[in-house]
This record gives sequence, structure tokens and C-alpha cells, in this order.
Amino acid sequence: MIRNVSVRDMRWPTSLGAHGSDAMHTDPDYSCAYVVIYTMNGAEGHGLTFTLGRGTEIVVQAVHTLSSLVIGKDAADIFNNFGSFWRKLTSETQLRWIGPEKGVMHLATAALVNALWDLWARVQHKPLWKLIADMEPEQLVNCIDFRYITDVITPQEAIKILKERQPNREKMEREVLTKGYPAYTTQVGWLGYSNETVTQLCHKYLSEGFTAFKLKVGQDLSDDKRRCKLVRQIIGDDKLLMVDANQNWDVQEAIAWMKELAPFKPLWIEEPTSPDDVLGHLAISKALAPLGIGVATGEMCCNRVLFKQFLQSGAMQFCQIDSARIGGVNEILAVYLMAYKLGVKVCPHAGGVGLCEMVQHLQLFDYICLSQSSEGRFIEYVDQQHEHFVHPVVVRNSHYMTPKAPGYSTELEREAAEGYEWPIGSEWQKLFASGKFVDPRHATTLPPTKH
Ligand SMILES: C[C@H](O)[C@@H](O)CC(=O)C(=O)O
Ligand SMILES: [Mg+2]
Repeated sequence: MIRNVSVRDMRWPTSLGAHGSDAMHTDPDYSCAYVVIYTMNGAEGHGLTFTLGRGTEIVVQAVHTLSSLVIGKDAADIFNNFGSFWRKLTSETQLRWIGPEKGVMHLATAALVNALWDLWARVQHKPLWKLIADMEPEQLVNCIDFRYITDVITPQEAIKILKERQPNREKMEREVLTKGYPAYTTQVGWLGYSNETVTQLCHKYLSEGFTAFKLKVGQDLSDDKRRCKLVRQIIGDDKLLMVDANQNWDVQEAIAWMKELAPFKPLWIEEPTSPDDVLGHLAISKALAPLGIGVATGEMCCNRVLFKQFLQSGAMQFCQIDSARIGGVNEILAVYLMAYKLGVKVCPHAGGVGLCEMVQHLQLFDYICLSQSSEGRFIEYVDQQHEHFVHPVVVRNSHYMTPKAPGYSTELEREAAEGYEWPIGSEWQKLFASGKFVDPRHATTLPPTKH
């Protein structure tokens, strides 16, 4: 029985070093709404959703509100009927009005649902990837709410696909346990980084065996050309380069801009325009296909329905699921199944707190149970906040090493939780005293936004 749910507003001052900065989010403070579910028998589940600083308190409030649907429930009942429980959570008759299945409510759903999955995996003494990879197809499909997607995939079809892939599961698991899963890095390319930092980081990641690098673009074309040239000169023509505009352009602007960057041979342009604009992405995909540039998107795709449209229409060539934006593992499994059926490669988004920790589990599920290939696929890697997790990701020779600890790798170290809780944590007290940040309890207006 679930006896309580706690949620904390956790923030790190990453804006001070421009870590995580892009064309739209110029001063991100990597943050999360951090949830712990407590059960009567002492088991815990930890979950989070990623946020950027201001606004985390709103997600925290939404988690408080949703928690009433979880507290008092029998965890085993939830897990036995996870798909229908997920539907109850996202269809609560009054709360759904302020979604449905999008925005703050869905971020809060993700944090809670991720914590439930962590609890389930811990209770089963398995890392999350193993928990789902070991499930019988019927059990896995029972976790998914197929409402709104049966025109693309039905539960019966999903079971059939998973059964067809079942004979290879053991082999794939053995392989990935030895080889790990390929990663690419964005750590070299945050928009606010100086030339020196970009240069130094490109050399560092090259020496660590990375073969794929992502660069933020989209604010200034001549600056983008200069940065692409710099990175290409260091990494050479044989490595992969991806660029990410974080939604800064209109559709025609995206096409024109990317034609200018085409000589640098980017594999993909990520989030060229509004994350909701399926037809806009389709137009960009069609225009850039002859140049060998694909379109990647998904980190702000609000739910499985929008993913369905992107996948169905050919508007995305790389599907970037995010572990904490749509409603947690249940809904992400639906997206993996649709992507597999429609032949689109999934390359998860992981620029944020705890996202690398989580997506490695999801992509392992894909590798073992669905695509059974890492060809043309990789998981994003950024080097942020890993040290604050009890079971941080391990990346060696540009590969994620398969996590072994039970759970979803989402538990924060106690000191981190105490130090970085906003605004009361000890680290924040020091930052307020230094004058680098303003204590919101003493401020009358929001701090100015940098543009
Ligand atoms: C604000 C985040 O850092 C964002 O730029 C991450 C992102 O787009 C990515 O990792 O991709
Ligand atoms: Mg991105």
C-alpha cells in the first residue's frame, strides 16, 4: 500500500556556466520535480521530471494534486492493471481539463509514473530495463493505454510484434551487456560556450572515443557557420555532426538556414520549428532530404498522439523520446511500438537532469525486445548532475554501460537533495549570499530574462 508521496523542487545553477544553453533556453538552470513514493512495507520509488528552473514549483504543485490518486492504492494492483491505472491518472474528470495529456499535468504525471516504475523494478530486484525486457508480451502490453493510437497499432498487433522478436531477446541481452549501447554527445556544443570551451571539449570527447557530436544552432547564421566549421575541423569528416535549433525558426526560415549549413554535412536538424507543427516538420523533411539531412524531434512532443502523427506522416526521421515529458514509461512504450512498426529509428533525448539515467533503460528495451539493432541509433549523453545520483550512468568508450542496480536509476543522493532543494538548500543559501542568485522569498519581481 502506498502511504505517502513527497515531491521536491530541485535546481542546479547551470546557467552560471551556460551549460545546457540553446537558441531558446539561453539561461537554463537544470532542475527537476523530484518525487519519492513511500509504501507501508518500507519500499520506495524515486522519479522525476526535468524542468529548467522557474516553473518547477508549478510542476511540484501539480504532483501534489495528482498524488491523491496514488496515495492509499495497493502498488501491486497498480502494476497488475498499469494501463488502466495510467488512464485513470491522465483522465481524472476535472484535472484533465488543464491538460489533457500535455503541459504541466503531463510533466507531473511523468514524475509520478516514473517513481512507480522505479518502485516496481526495485521490488522485483531488477533494473528497469530488465523488468520490461523480461515481461511476457501480454504483460507489457497491459501497461499501455492504446486509446487514440489503435489506428496505427492495436494491443493484438503489439503482442504479435513482441512475440515475433522474443526468440532473439536473450542473444540481444548478452550482446548489450558486453558491448554497451552507443552514445553521442551534446556536451561540446551548448550555445553559450566559448570557442575555447568547444575546442577543448571536442578534443576531450574525441579522446574518449565519441564519434557523434551535437551542436546548438539557430540564433545567428554566421556564428553557426563559424561554430560548425570549428567543430568539423576538429572532429573531421568521418565523424557525425548533428545540429539542434530548439524550435527557433519558422518553417521556411528553417529550410533556408539549413541549406546554408548543409556544407557541414549535418546528419539531422533537431527541433527546427514549433514542436507541435507536424506539417511544418514534414515540409522541412521533404526540403532537406535531397541534402541528406534528416529531421529529429520529440523532446517536447507532448504525448503519444502527436508522436503518432509525426511518425505516420514522415515528418520525423529520428524519433527523440524523452523519459520525463510524456506520461512516463507506459506511454513511451507505446511510442517505441509505433516507431518500430512505422520504421523510424528512436534516438532518445537526454539533455537534462536524470534523463541520461532514465533513457538508457528505455533504449535497452528497444534493443532487446523491438528493433534488436543499434544501427543508426544512439543515446544522447551530456555530462550534467550525474554525480548527484546514487546510480549514475557509466559511459565508457562512448557507450552506455548497462545499468545493474535495481530500479530506474532515479534516486538522488541525500546530500544533493538537501543541498539543491530550491530555495532552502544549503548550496542555494551560498549562492544567494554570493549575490549570484536572488532568493525568491525576498524578491518582488522575476529576475530579468536574457535575450
Ligand atoms: C535546455 C536543454 O539543455 C536543451 O537544450 C536540451 C536539448 O535540446 C538537447 O539535449 O537536445
Ligand atoms: Mg534538443
